[in-house]
Amino acid sequence: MAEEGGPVDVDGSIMEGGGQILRICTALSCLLGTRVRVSKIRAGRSTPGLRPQHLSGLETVRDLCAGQLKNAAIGSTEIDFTPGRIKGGSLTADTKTAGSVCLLLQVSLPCVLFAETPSELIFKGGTNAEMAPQIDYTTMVFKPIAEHFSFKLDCDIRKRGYYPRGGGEILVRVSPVRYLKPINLTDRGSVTKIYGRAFVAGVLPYKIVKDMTSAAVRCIRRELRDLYVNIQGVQESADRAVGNGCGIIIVAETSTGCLFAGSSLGRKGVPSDRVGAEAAEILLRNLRHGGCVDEYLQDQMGSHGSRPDPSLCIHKPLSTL
Ligand SMILES: Nc1ncnc2c1ncn2[C@@H]1O[C@H](COP(=O)(O)OP(=O)(O)OP(=O)(O)O)[C@@H](O)[C@H]1O
Repeated sequence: MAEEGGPVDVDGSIMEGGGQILRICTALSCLLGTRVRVSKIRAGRSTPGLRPQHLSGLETVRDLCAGQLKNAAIGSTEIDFTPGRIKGGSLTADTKTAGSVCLLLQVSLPCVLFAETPSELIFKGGTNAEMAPQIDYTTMVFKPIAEHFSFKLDCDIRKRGYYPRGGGEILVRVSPVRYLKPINLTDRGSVTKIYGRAFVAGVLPYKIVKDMTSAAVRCIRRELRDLYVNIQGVQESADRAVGNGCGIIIVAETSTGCLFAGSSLGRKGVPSDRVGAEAAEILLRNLRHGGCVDEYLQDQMGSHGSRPDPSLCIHKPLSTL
């Protein structure tokens, strides 16, 4: 609650106690022109306080609206943000780590949509990072669904970057809108297409792509027998990727245009077929619960601050999807 003339106080430890509540309330603060003070930032995480990606996101929003940000440094558990008018324009933000560029986009997008001028944002960091949407999730799932709200999200992947070096870069162009058109996303329909992308970059062998893909396809076939699974295999070219990385994303599209995804990244000590199967299992889990968005899009659309509780999901046999 805000005292007369004081900031709105937000307890950052509620629900998951992660970065999402910070991003959502900073973006809302900017949109509403309301000063906000967030305490107990990321209290639910093993390394509480701001990480590079969160700090860079806050600074981006501050710069987009010429606002004032107090106390923001790596490790800060409390910040105070006073927004100004959202001007938009050109801006570069760099996590200087593998911190996700997609999370920089997540906090800035609501602001630039209501800026005074079109925006051109360059985000640097990890494009395919853990605990965040892979950039391919952003372009293949988030973008098409978000654009139903009647705006265009132009996202150019200039360079890919992975843990631990980062070094990836995306260019995002957004023109402001006067309002967002409401959408109706209540009829899930049936799954009509399954497609995806499996990649390796750097010194990693292309065999990893084949292993991730065949394990993912095997896993999907066990539940969805009649659909062709079209996963594109990619060896990232050296001039378009920094460092070594591998991963996979699999998207399911339904007859009513709903999109769901499962994705996973290669890690040391985890066999490639395990990575492929993980992505497939996440996708299948999200198809089973009967909703119109997956667990990630649910919070990225801002409808909810955390992942859905699986016990609340309606379980349907996949044959009826
Ligand atoms: N596999 C995934 N696919 C798509 N989106 C994802 C995936 N994993 C995480 N996300 C998204 O990344 C965001 C992560 O939010 P979260 O609150 O975990 O914050 P965070 O900034 O990463 O900080 P923290 O370290 O506190 O978790 C959420 O929007 C979530 O939907």
